[in-house]
Amino acid sequence: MNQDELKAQTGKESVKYIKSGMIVGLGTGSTVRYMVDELGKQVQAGNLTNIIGVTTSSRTTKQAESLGITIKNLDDVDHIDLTIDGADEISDDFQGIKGGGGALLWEKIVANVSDKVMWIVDQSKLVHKLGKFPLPVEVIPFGSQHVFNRLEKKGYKPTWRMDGDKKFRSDENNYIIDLHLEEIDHPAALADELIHMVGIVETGLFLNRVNDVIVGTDEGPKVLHAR
Ligand SMILES: O=C(CO)[C@H](O)[C@H](O)COP(=O)(O)O
Repeated sequence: MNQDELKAQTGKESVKYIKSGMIVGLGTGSTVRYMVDELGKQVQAGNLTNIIGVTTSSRTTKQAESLGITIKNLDDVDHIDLTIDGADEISDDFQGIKGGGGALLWEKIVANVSDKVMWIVDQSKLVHKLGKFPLPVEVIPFGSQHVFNRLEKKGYKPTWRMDGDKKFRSDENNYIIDLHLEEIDHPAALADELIHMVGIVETGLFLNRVNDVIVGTDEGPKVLHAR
């Protein structure tokens, strides 16, 4: 199976964990697109009722609403039962890098208020150590060149996330800087260092946040329990 078929497999499989009446966090990305498509089908067929979705990006909101899934703002729900999201890398100890799609800030806020978090990935996302995938950090535009320079001085090999010939803007209108680290030896220490740099709003290090992972493999979907 190619990567896209594996993404479709895991996206579809994850909808089996959604039950009628649930408030569901809907992630962002190409794997999540398959999950939202399947959820829309189940809602339209009447197999899943009273589903409320809380989205992690304007892109996912648009897709979900077009499929007839009821969407509420995060602040209009008191909890989220289950969030299903993609990931860019997952290490042996279930730490993750997210934000390849630029939605890391809303994704982390939604994950934080979720009773359960499930990541859906194809097998290529499982790694021994984090860092091959560039680590995104979201920065406020004001003074962001100084944040960039500081990251460069630290040897973190930053690049601006681009959208054509302009800097990419997140749903909060912020910029994203990608750090090309290759290997992250101490994710928690790095996350702590970055989040304390003024101007950085959030990082793509998602540490101790996932409960279950569904991995798309050639032998079918595999479920891994993180905690
Ligand atoms: O974090 C994300 C978006 O900000 C995505 O979940 C992550 O980039 C995985 O995307 P895809 O399923 O397209 O590989």
